[in-house]
Amino acid sequence: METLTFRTRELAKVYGEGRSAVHALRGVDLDIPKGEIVVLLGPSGSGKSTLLNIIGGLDRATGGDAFFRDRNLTAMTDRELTRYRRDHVGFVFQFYNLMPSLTARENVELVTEIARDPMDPDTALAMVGLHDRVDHFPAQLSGGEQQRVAIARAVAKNPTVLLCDEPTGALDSTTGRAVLNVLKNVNEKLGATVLIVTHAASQAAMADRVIHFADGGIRKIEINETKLAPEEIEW
Ligand SMILES: Nc1ncnc2c1ncn2[C@@H]1O[C@H](COP(=O)(O)OP(=O)(O)OP(=O)(O)O)[C@@H](O)[C@H]1O
Repeated sequence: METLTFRTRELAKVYGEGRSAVHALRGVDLDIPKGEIVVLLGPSGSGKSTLLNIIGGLDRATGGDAFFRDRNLTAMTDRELTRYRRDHVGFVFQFYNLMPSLTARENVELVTEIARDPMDPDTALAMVGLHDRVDHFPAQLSGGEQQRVAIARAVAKNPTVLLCDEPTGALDSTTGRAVLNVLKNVNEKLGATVLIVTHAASQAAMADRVIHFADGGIRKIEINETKLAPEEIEW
């Protein structure tokens, strides 16, 4: 039975070489079970984004292995990695990366037009509470609303995994909680495995699993027996 979404073994990433080499990941062994919400905490520069980018197929490791289910990402061709990303991965970044000249619906359609098993863009926008803003342009939306469009875009392809890098980094507490609530809904309703990279330690309370990262490696893993709802999180 398939129970792990990601598994890494001795995963390593070195940027550059020689005296300027940066060891961003120093042999990471990590198991991420299917359907969990996982929060990745750690100081700036500890390698969190690097890990997310490798398991999301945006970047390549320089050592070790990273598996998505039983497929080794480190052995894939560029074409296979692109296919993997397109079929399985939704990304949410701190800055929303929306196309300013397109409406909310059109921004979501950019993804649904090329996805294998997409949902209707309006359904995705309704999921994030923006059913009445589908024809608005990014400049007509608040930061939190723009982030929700970005989440709608990421979930509209029905992703297996949702990888979020500082998704609330640019948001105030009320808006940030609303965005976390959307991520929780996506996890519950679509069954997507959700990884959230954050500096905000309090967000660990909503996770099934908390991974503490430091200096390119895992320092500690905590399993939460009880989770807080996003609305209950301190900011
Ligand atoms: N393209 C790159 N070239 C060289 N070094 C890089 C590159 N990308 C990241 N690094 C370095 O790798 C290390 C890990 O970076 P990474 O962005 O993964 O950390 P992080 O934990 O996500 O940090 P932050 O919380 O600040 O985003 C850092 O020392 C960073 O400077």
